[in-house]
Amino acid sequence: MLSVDDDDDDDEDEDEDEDDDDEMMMMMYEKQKVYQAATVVPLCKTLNHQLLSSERYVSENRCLHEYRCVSEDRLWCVLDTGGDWLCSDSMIGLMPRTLDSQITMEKTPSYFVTHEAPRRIATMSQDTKLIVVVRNPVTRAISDYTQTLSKKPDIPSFEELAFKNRSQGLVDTSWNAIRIGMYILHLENWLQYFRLSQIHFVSGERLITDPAGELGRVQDFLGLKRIITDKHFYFNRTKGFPCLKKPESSSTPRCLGKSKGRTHVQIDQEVIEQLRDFYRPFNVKFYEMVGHDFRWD
Ligand SMILES: Nc1ncnc2c1ncn2[C@@H]1O[C@H](COP(=O)(O)OS(=O)(=O)O)[C@@H](OP(=O)(O)O)[C@H]1O
Repeated sequence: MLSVDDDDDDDEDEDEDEDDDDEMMMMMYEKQKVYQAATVVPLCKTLNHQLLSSERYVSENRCLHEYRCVSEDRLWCVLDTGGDWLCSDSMIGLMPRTLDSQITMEKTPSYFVTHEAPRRIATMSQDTKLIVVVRNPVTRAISDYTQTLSKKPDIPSFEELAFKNRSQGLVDTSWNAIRIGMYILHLENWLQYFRLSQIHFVSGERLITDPAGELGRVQDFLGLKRIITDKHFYFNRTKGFPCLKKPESSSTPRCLGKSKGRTHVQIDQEVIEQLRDFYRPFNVKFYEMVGHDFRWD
C-alpha cells in the first residue's frame, strides 16, 4: 500500500514486517549513526482499542504491566530499550535523546492520514522533517484491499466497498482504502502546521524502479551524505522487487517480507477507470501543491 495505512488489521500485518523494515533502515544508515527510535504508538491502538479505566496505567510515567487507557487521544507509549513501556499523555519526553551526530527517526504509516497527528508532532518539534511515500491512489486502494482480504476472506468485493452507487459513479470516500489516497486533503491538514519544504514525498513507483535514486533524494532531504547508492541494491527476480545486496549486519541479501509486493486482486478495468476519474482532480491539486507530477493518470 505504501505507508499511509490506518486499518487495524493492516497494523497487524505491518507488525509482522516491521522488524524487517526497521532492521533494513538501521542497516542502511548505520554508518552515519542515524538512530531509529523505538516506534511510538498510541497504547490503545496496540491493545486493540481497549477503553478501560485510567487508574492503573501509569505510575510515575511508567506503565504498569496491566496496560489500561482512557482514550486513544490521551496515552502514548514507547517501548524502551529495556523492554518497558514508557507512557505519557503526549509524545514529548518519549523520544530518545539524540546526539549531534544522530538523527532520530520514527515510522508510523497512519500519521499522514490522522487528523490530530500534525498538531501533535508540531507541538513536540516544529523542525521535524517528514517523509511520505505516495503511490497511484487507485493501485494503493487495491493493495489495501488485497491486504485486508488476506486476513478477512469474507469481506465484500472491492467494487461493493468502493462505490456508494457504482452506476452513478458515486465513490464511497468513507472507506479508508479510498480516503487515504486523497493525498491533497491530508497534505492540507499538515500544511497548517508545517512548511512544504519540511515534507518530502517519495514516489512509490520509483522506489521500485530506481530505489537508489529515490533514496538519494531522501538522503539529500535529510542533509546526509549519499551513502546508499546503486551498489546496495539488486533486482531479485523471484521476489520481483529490488532487495538489499548485503546488509551491514548480515552476509546474505535481504528482501522485504512476504506481505510486501504480493499479487493484487484482479479488478475490473471499468472500475479502475472510474476510480482514476475520481482521483484525477485530487491528484492534479496534489501535483500543483508539491510541484511534482507523479504521472498517475
Ligand atoms: N523493494 C521492495 N520490495 C517489496 N515491496 C516493495 C519494495 N519497494 C516498494 N515496495 C512496495 O511496498 C508496498 C508495501 O509497503 P507498505 O508500506 O504498504 O506496507 S505496509 O502497509 O506497511 O504493510 C508493496 O505494495 P504491494 O505491491 O501492493 O504489496 C510494494 O509494491
